[in-house]
This record gives sequence, structure tokens and C-alpha cells, in this order.
Amino acid sequence: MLEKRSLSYVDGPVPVPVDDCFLLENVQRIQICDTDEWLDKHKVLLFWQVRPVVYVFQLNEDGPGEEPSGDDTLSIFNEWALPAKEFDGLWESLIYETGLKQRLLRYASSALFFTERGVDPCLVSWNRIILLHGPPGTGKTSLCKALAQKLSIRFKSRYSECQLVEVNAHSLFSKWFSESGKLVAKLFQKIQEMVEEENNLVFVLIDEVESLAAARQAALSGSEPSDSIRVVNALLTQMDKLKSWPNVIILTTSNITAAIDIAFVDRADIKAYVGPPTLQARYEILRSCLQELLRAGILTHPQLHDHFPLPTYATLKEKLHSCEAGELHGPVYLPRLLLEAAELCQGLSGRALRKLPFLAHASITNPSTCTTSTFLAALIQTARRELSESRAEHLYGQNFGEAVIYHNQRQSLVRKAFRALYLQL
Ligand SMILES: Nc1ncnc2c1ncn2[C@@H]1O[C@H](COP(=O)(O)OP(=O)(O)OP(=O)(O)O)[C@@H](O)[C@H]1O
Repeated sequence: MLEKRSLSYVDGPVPVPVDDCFLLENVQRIQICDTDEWLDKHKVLLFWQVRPVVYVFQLNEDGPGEEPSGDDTLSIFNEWALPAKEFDGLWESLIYETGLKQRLLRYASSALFFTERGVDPCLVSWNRIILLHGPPGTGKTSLCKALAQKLSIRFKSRYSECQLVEVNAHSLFSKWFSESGKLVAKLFQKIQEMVEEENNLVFVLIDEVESLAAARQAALSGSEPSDSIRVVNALLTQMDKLKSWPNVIILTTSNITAAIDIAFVDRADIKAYVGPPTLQARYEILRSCLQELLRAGILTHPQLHDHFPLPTYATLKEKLHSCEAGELHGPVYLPRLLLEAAELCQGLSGRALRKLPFLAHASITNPSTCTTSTFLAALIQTARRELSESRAEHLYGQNFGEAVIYHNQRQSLVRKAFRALYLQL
């Protein structure tokens, strides 16, 4: 079907052919993805340059399951059977310029491949631990979930079952002194049970890992109670135990790497920095938002919608390069406004960028009659406002941060609660 369809490949959906009854009855969606793996040397990917690999899968719609912690309402972890409906499309929606996604995918694939081939870990060592660190809102947690989803699809033939376990780090701190270490052991006991099933591929996601693996140095200096040392010790021991199981990958994220215990950082095979989006990524994020609003009919622009999708960053750059000065009000007028918005948004996180179109829409007095160019003007205005507010927030945040002196991990709960409250205000 693919070969009959076209001579070249691009990432994106392929309509299910209406003349193929079997596909029409059984297939909900066909999507080409990850062509960028092949695109290093070729600009256009012709069908004879690649050997497409087809993955057929069914999304799980059951939603997350929970494991209660016993003494209070917080659950120790949430668990998803992958591939899950919730994470569908997440991988494609995350835009990074530096080939970060491919790097992570290749790393995880190699880790699973080495294990499958029985490479001796005493000779070649790998821990199957990934640490993503960087400022808030840069998509670290989403990237971990998307990676797990992607690998569950890719390794379906080897692992018939796949689970994502999202650890709720805060639930592991007991109000009872010395109980926290035991809670960590209990959590890993559950994970161990999942891992013992050899057809099960398990991803363990520990968000904000600094709250669990806080530097023991601080404790030794006297400001941390020994219970928090117990948690770090328990975590490291349990992780080392899990290492002998081939079918588990630990994904961790952190906003403050400096606060993580060095022994933990050392165990991570990949320590990838996830920074704020670059200009190209910002343009692509906003472009995908606009395409979605066009698809949903919230924005209408007949020319843009059907025949002239907003160009990619690379195409726009080429167009602008070859454009005469007078032509700038022609077909590149709207993409240029979008580029202006993307340029302006320097410093905003991916999370803030994805919210921007919504805020822009809410700021328009009569949105039902709004054209794409009016919308883009509103987007630029909203970006300006958001930026000035985030600068003010930053200043306030600095003073706020100085005022809060935190001695142990439990304080990180307080910090989080304050931050959430502050963001709501
Ligand atoms: N590079 C990006 N490309 C596209 N979307 C992004 C990007 N970065 C962030 N986002 C958007 O921001 C949302 C929130 O990201 P996420 O919660 O994963 O970030 P985070 O880095 O884990 O944040 P925190 O450290 O505050 O927990 C994502 O679901 C996604 O919609």
C-alpha cells in the first residue's frame, strides 16, 4: 500500500485507502514516523532509500491503576498498561531540535538489545537508568512517558505486556520516623513482582527524583534527619537489585541536578539536559498549535487550511531567503507573523508556549469572527504580556526562594505546595 501510494515519505498520517476493504475494516489510523532517523544525508526520503518497519498495535483504554500507600490518601504509584490511549501522539507533539528524542530512543533500544543478546554486564556495563534534567515545563516527564509508549510499540514482538509505573515520590515519605525506607522497599517489591514475568517490559518513572535521592552530603553536614539518608540508601540498593533484571528501564527527571545524590547521578547511563525550546522548536510548537486550531475549525482560513499548510521552519527560512522584499506581504505574511511570535517567546518553556494560543483566543473580544492574522496579532500581544509577567514572577521567585529554608526532603513537599499555590494566585 505504501509503495503504491507515493514515491517519497514524510512524517504524518496516511489516509486509510478507501479501496482496501480489509484495511478499512480493521485499521483506525496509519502514521509514518521517525523518518528523521534516515534524513541525515537526504533531504527527501524516496521509497527505495528506506525499508519501512510496520508496527501494528492496539491502544489500551483502561486508564491508570493505583497502588495505595496504606496510611493516607496518596497512592505509591500509578500504573498504565502500554501502549496507552493517554500517551497517544505525545512523542510526535514534543519538539526538540537537537536530536534528543532519537538519542534516547537509540539508547533504550541498545540497552534492551544488549540484554536480549546476553551481553555480560561484568564486561560491558549499562544500568538502564535515564536522567532528564532541566528547567520546569520543558517536557521531561512527557518525554519519559512518550519514550515508554514508543518502546512498548517497538518491542511488542519481544515483550507482549508492557507497563509504566509512575512513582509518587512524596507518598514514600512517611510521617513515622524510619518508615520511609520501608515504603521504598515496598514499592520496589511491587516492581520486582512485575519484572519477574519475563514477557513484561516495565518502565519505572520517578519524577523530581531529587526529592527521593537528595544529596546525602547535606545530611552528613547535619541539616538532614537520618530518615532521609535511609530513603536514599534504600533507593540505591533497590535500584542495584533491579539491575539484574533485563526487562526494566528506570526513567527519572529533575529540576535541580545539584541536589541529587552523586551516587544516583553516577548510576544514570544518560544524563540529558532538556532546555527551553530553541527558535526552531518554538516556531514548530506554535505552528502545531495553529494547525490544531485550524483542524478544529476554531480558526478558519480556507487558503491555509486545505491547500497551503503553514510551512515548516526550514521551508519558511528558504522562502524568506529567496523572497523579494515586496513579496513579504504575499503568501509568507502569516508564517512571518508566526515567526515573529516565536522569536518573541525566547525564554518561555514548552508548557507556556502550548498554553499561549488558548490565552490569545481568550483575549480576543469577538473570537467567532477572528481571522488567522488577527489571531496571530493577539498571539504576539499575549506573548509580550506573558513574558513581562514571567520576568516579574522570576524576581518574586528569587526573593521567595531565599525566604524558604529547607532542611530535608519533607520540605520539598512544602516547597511544591507553595509553588502550586503561588502559580494559582
Ligand atoms: N519541547 C516541547 N515541545 C512540545 N511541547 C512541549 C515541549 N516542552 C514542554 N511541552 C509541553 O509542556 C507540557 C508539560 O511538560 P512536562 O510536564 O512534561 O514538563 P516537565 O519538564 O516535566 O516539567 P516539571 O519539571 O515542571 O515537572 C507537555 O505536555 C507539552 O505539552
